[in-house]
Amino acid sequence: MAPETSPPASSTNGSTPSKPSSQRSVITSRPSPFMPSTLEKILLAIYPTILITGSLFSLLDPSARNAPYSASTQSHVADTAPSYFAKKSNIFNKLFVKQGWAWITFSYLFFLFTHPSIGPPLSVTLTPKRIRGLLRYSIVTTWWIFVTQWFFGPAIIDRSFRLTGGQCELVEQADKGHIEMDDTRQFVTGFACKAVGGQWLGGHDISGHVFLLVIGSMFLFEEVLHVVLRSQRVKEERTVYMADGAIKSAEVEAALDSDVSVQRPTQWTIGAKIGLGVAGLSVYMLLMTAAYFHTWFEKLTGLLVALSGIFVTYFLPRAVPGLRNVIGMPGV
Ligand SMILES: CCCCCCCCCCCCCCCC(=O)SCCNC(=O)CCNC(=O)[C@H](O)C(C)(C)COP(=O)(O)O
Ligand SMILES: Nc1ncnc2c1ncn2[C@@H]1O[C@H](COP(=O)(O)O)[C@@H](OP(=O)(O)O)[C@H]1O
Repeated sequence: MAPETSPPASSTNGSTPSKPSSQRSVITSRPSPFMPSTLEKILLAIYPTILITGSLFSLLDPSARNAPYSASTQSHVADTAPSYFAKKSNIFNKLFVKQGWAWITFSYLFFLFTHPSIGPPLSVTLTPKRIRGLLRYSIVTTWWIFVTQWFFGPAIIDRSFRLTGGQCELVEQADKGHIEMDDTRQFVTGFACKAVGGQWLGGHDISGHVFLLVIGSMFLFEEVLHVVLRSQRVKEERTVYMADGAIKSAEVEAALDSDVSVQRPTQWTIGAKIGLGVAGLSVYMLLMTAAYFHTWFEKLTGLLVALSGIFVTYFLPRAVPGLRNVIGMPGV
């Protein structure tokens, strides 16, 4: 890798260097803190690959290509759907994705409160690592709420749909009083529209499924894989900006934090396996969404909105020591 020197602190994290740059003790040849580790590069490459593979499959597979597709519902007609997974009523959609955040939440909390390198297993003791894990969970959860459930009114997905010209197909009937709908929510949420049997037509419909499945699985991969690999002493590649602007390995901060002793033989706990299982099923369902639902652009925006939440939670803290002090990094 080409040698790289630390940039001035003021140009990177806004803080004032504690020493003049000529006296800085560490001039490193480390990658930028914004650079994903090898593990993260693989994970980040998986998502666009899945979306492209699924979209290509829908174009090339004869049964998918020939099955009637409804552009308004962005799905195949149920009776002639080319596969079980092309039906909205499939059991994995109903019980897993539609309750997706509950699965992410329970699997993460179980992992957080059973993994021995984070705190005493099966005890509710709030160690610093657990508190930081809960804070990261809260940030990602807040983003999920804002994007899919509520954003000071309608969720971001609904707002963006309306802003790009979309509306409920039943808007005229409601105006004439033929349909009853809550005034404050009238036609501003996809949920309100679908609740009275309408379709949400016209604008750009960011894929909620792609968003949820990407942010949920990436959250679990970041939390579980980093903790497990680090506690098995796999070499750490993540780098961070220190307060004086120097770039160091995340190892330095892990070395300072010795609140819980590492118990190496038990790192692949049942909690870690469940977390990775939920993440793996999410990735599989993402492939199904990519193959049978939505336009490629709606899938792309779902991906980008999800990754923006991941960036703030897992990459920004590496460059901003103040934020890192509060929410930490998985495994550190
Ligand atoms: C200022 C805000 C402060 C917020 C504070 C931080 C939050 C801390 C934690 C709050 C508790 C949240 C607990 C969450 C527990 C649950 O998960 S219960 C809800 C379960 N429901 C779901 O999982 C629904 C998932 N579904 C969806 O998001 C959408 O249905 C969809 C899949 C994205 C798409 O929907 P469509 O209708 O198909 O378009
Ligand atoms: N993998 C999948 N399996 C089944 N249905 C899916 C799916 N991915 C998306 N859908 C359905 O496609 C529609 C658009 O999804 P989204 O906008 O969340 O990406 C939703 O329909 P409904 O809202 O009628 O349930 C959703 O249930």
